[in-house]
Amino acid sequence: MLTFDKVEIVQGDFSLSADFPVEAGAMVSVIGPSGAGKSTLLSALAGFVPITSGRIFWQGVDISRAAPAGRPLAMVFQDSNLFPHLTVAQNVGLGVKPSLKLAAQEHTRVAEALARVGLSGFEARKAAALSGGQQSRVALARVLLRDKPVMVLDEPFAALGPALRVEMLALMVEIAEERGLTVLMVTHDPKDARQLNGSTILVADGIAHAPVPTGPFLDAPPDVLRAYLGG
Ligand SMILES: Nc1ncnc2c1ncn2[C@@H]1O[C@H](COP(=O)(O)OP(=O)(O)OP(=O)(O)O)[C@@H](O)[C@H]1O
Repeated sequence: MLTFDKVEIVQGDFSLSADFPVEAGAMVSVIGPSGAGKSTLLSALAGFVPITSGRIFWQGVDISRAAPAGRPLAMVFQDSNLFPHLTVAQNVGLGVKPSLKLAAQEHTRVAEALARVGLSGFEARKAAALSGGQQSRVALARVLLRDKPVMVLDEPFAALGPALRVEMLALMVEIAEERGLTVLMVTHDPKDARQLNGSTILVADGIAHAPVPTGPFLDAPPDVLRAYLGG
């Protein structure tokens, strides 16, 4: 269980509150108007933005003050965040050891993660020479290597075309289910949220609301979201 316990985040004159649990293994979309605080919520969870009050628990342990690297989550960013001049294996290996001095067994783990995302044989390719879809696969392989129970995605695969995005989301969900990961994913697209087929946190008017089942929520979205979704 991931618990936001009376969390308040204040950044200048912006503030956001969150007070709800997320079941372990849940597939959660985070949706809401631009500037509402979706990224801020996930950044606070990841430890990049301090919380002003309240606490965040994972499996009963208070992680509110833990350093980002010590938190139980791995992130996938919009642009995959790869180092273009490093190889695929090096980009993934960074998830194991920032020094990249990997032991034989760690090289094996890198190869296994690449195989899982369909990139066997791409180890020596420079990240700069990958297609957008391949870059997304590397980002997922890196998450696999980090071996954390929570996967946080901030508008993942946004740079990809619709068909490829559906494919990458499907792969992400498959991997999350295999590993029993808890997923929190910011998205602007209700189709992404429906594909995740779990629950949705609405972030609007300074509040991150408790997750509710995504299908019924999007079938009858609240006014604040209807305007944003375009009708
Ligand atoms: N470092 C900061 N200092 C002060 N205010 C900030 C800072 N970073 C973000 N904000 C403000 O916090 C609010 C929430 O921003 P956030 O990026 O979390 O929104 P979002 O819902 O993810 O938006 P979008 O959908 O446009 O990406 C915005 O009003 C933004 O201007």
